[in-house]
Amino acid sequence: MKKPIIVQQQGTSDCGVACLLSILRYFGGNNKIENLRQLSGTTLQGTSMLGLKQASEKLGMDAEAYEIEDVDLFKMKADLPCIIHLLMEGNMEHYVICYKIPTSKSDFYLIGDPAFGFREWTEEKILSHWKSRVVLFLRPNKHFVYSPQTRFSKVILMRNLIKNDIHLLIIASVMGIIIAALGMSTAIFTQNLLDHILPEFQFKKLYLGLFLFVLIGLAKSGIGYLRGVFLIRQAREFNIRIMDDFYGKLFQLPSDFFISRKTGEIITRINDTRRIQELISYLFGSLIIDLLVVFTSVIFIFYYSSFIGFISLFTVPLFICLMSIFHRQIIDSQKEVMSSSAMAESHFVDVISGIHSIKAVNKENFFIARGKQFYQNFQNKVFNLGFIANTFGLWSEFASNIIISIILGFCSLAVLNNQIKLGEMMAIVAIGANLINAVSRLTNSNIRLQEATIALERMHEFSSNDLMNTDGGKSNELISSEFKFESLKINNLSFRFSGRLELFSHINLELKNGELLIVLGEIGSGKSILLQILQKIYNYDSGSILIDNKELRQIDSIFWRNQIGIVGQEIKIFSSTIIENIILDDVLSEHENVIKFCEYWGFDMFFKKLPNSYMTIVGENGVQLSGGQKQLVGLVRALYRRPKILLLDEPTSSLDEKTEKFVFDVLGKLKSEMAILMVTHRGSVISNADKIFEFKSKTLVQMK
Ligand SMILES: Nc1ncnc2c1ncn2[C@@H]1O[C@H](COP(=O)(O)OP(=O)(O)OP(=O)(O)O)[C@@H](O)[C@H]1O
Repeated sequence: MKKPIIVQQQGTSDCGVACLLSILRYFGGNNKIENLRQLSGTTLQGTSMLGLKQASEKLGMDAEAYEIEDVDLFKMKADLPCIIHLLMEGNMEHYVICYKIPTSKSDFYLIGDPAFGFREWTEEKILSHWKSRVVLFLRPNKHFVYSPQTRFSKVILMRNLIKNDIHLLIIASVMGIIIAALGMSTAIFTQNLLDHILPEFQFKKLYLGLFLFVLIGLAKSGIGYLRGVFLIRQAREFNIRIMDDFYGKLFQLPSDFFISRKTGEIITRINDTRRIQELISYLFGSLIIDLLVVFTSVIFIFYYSSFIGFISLFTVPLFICLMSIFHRQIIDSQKEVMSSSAMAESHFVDVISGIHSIKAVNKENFFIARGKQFYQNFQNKVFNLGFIANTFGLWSEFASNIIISIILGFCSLAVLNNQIKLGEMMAIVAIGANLINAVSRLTNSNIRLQEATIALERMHEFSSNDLMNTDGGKSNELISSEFKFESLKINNLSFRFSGRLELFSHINLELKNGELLIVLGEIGSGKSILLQILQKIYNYDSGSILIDNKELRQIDSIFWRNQIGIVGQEIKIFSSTIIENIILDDVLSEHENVIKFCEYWGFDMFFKKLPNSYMTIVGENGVQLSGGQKQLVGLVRALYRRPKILLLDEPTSSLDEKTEKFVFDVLGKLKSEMAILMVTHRGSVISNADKIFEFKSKTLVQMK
C-alpha cells in the first residue's frame, strides 16, 4: 500500500473535496480545494456523493458509487482507498477515506478524516456512523493527470510573505539572542556572589559586580524595548501588506466562491492573516530565544556538573512524551473550537441581517434559542479545550516540579559532598528552572504551528493565480471602442449544477440590438441562472452563447461586464449616499453627470423627494429606502453605465403600476441603443416585449 494521505479540510463544507484531493494526491495527481469545490458543486451545505463522482470523472478517474448491503462483502471486495459517507453527531454529514480494512477481529479500519487526520476505528464505531452505507470507489484512468506535488510551495509562500521584513526580523532575533545570553548573568552573578565575593569579603568585586549587574540589567531592558518596537513595526507592516494583497485577491475570486461559502468562513480567512503574522513573530521571537535558552542552559549546567547536566537533559524527552499524549486531544479540540466559532459567527451574521423578517413574525424567541444553542456549543468546545489545556498544564507542572526537585536533591547532595559550591547550586537551580520553562514552551509550539499551518494552507489556495478571475475569459478579441453589439445567440445551451440534475437543456434564443426580450417561467425554472450564465458567474456545460459570433467563454470577463448592465432580483444598497450607490465610486466629477442623467430620463422626481436629495445617506442595506426606491437605484445604476446589453431580473417587482409604466417608457426609449433581456413572472409587462420565451419542461419555448 502506498503512503495514505489526508488533506485537512479548510471549512465545515470542505470534507468531501478534501477527501477527493487526498485521493488525487495518493494516486500521484494534484489539484486545489477551490477548483474541486467548483467541479463538485460544493455548496454551503457541503458536497453530494453525485457531485464527488462527477468531479472525479472530470479529473480522469473511474468513479463508482454504491450503497453497500453486505458489509462482509465490502470488506472482501473493497477497492481501496474509497470515500465513505458518514452521519456524525447531530446528523452532520461527513466524508472520510477508508484506507485499510481490518484483517482480523482485533484489527482496525484505517480512516483518513479530513477534520481530524488519521484514525483507527473499530467496526462497531464505523458502522454506527456509516448509516447510509454509501461508498465511492475511485481509480485513475488514462485521462488522469499525474502532477508532482509542490512540497515546498508553502515554504516559498512563507518566504515571499516575509521577504520584505527579513531585515527587521533578523535584527529582532539577534536582539533576542543577546537578551537570552544576558539572561544568564543573574545566575552567574549570584553564583560568584555566594561562592567567592561574600565568603572572601571582596568589596571591590562586589561593587564592580553590582555595577555590571545593573548595567547588564539596563542593557537587557533597553534591548528588550527596542526588540519589541522592531517586532510591532514588523507586525504592522506585514499585516497591512498581507491584508492589501489578500483583500485584493478576495475580490478577484469567482462569484461562486462567495455563493458557496458561509460569511463566517470568509471572515475566518481574513483573520487567518493575523494568525500567520503571530506565527512569524513567534518564530523570530520566542522560538529562537527558547532554543537558545535550552542550548546555553544545558552547556552551563554541564559546565557546573555533568551528572546534573544529564539529569536536566531528561527534561526534553519527558516533555515530548507528555506533549505527545495530549497533542492529538488539544489539536482536535482546537479544531472543534474553530469550527463551532465559525458556525456561531455565521449564524449571528445570518440572523442579524434578517432581523426584520424575524420581528415581522414575532419569531425572536426561536432565533434567540437557536443562537444560544450555537453559542453554547461554541462555549462547550472552548470549555473542553480549556479543560484539556488545564490538565496538560497540571501534568507539566508536576513534571517541572519533579525535575526541579531531582535537580535540587542531587545538587544538595553534591554540595554536602563538596562536589559543587552553594552558589553553583543556586545557579544550576535557576538555570534549570529557565530550561524547563523553555522546553515546555517549545513542546507547546507544535500546537501553534499546526494552527498556523491551516491558515497558511488556506492562504496558499488564495495565492495561486489560476483561481483568479475564473469567472472566465481568455483572449479579448473584442475591443471596447469597436464593440458594436449586434446580436446574442444562445444555441443548444444546457446547464446543470455539479451534483444536481440538469436545470435546462438545449435552449435556443436570439436577442438583437434594439430588442426587448422577455423570458417567463415558473419559480425555480432557471430564469435567474440563465442571466447569471450570461454574466459569466456560472460556466455552461454544452451548447454555445455567441456575442456577435464570438463565444462568450472566450470573451474577457472584465471587458464583458463593462458591456452589460444588470438589475438583479435583490438590489444591494451600500451604506452611502444615493449618488455613490449609483456610480459605486466616489468620483466627485461624476456627480453632476448622474444628476443630469436622472433629470433627463425623469428619475429625478423620485430622488429629489428624499431628505437630502441625491446626497441622502441611505443606511446599511438601504434601510431608509423603500423596496421600490431601491429598485430604482438599481435600475439607474445599470442604465447610467450605458450598457450594450441590459439584463433585468424582475426589475419592477416592487414598483407600483404608474412607476412600472414610467420604467417601461424609459426602457422603450433606451432600447434603440441596447438589447434588453428581462426575466419576469409579471404577465402585465409582456405587452412591451418584442419577443417572448417561456421555460417549459426544462427548455425554452418561443411564445412571440
Ligand atoms: N448555487 C446553486 N447551487 C445549486 N442549485 C442552485 C443554486 N442556485 C440556484 N439553484 C437552483 O436552481 C434552480 C433555478 O433557480 P433560479 O434562481 O434560476 O430560478 P428562477 O426561475 O429565477 O425562479 P424565480 O422565479 O423564483 O426567481 C432552483 O431550483 C434553485 O434551487
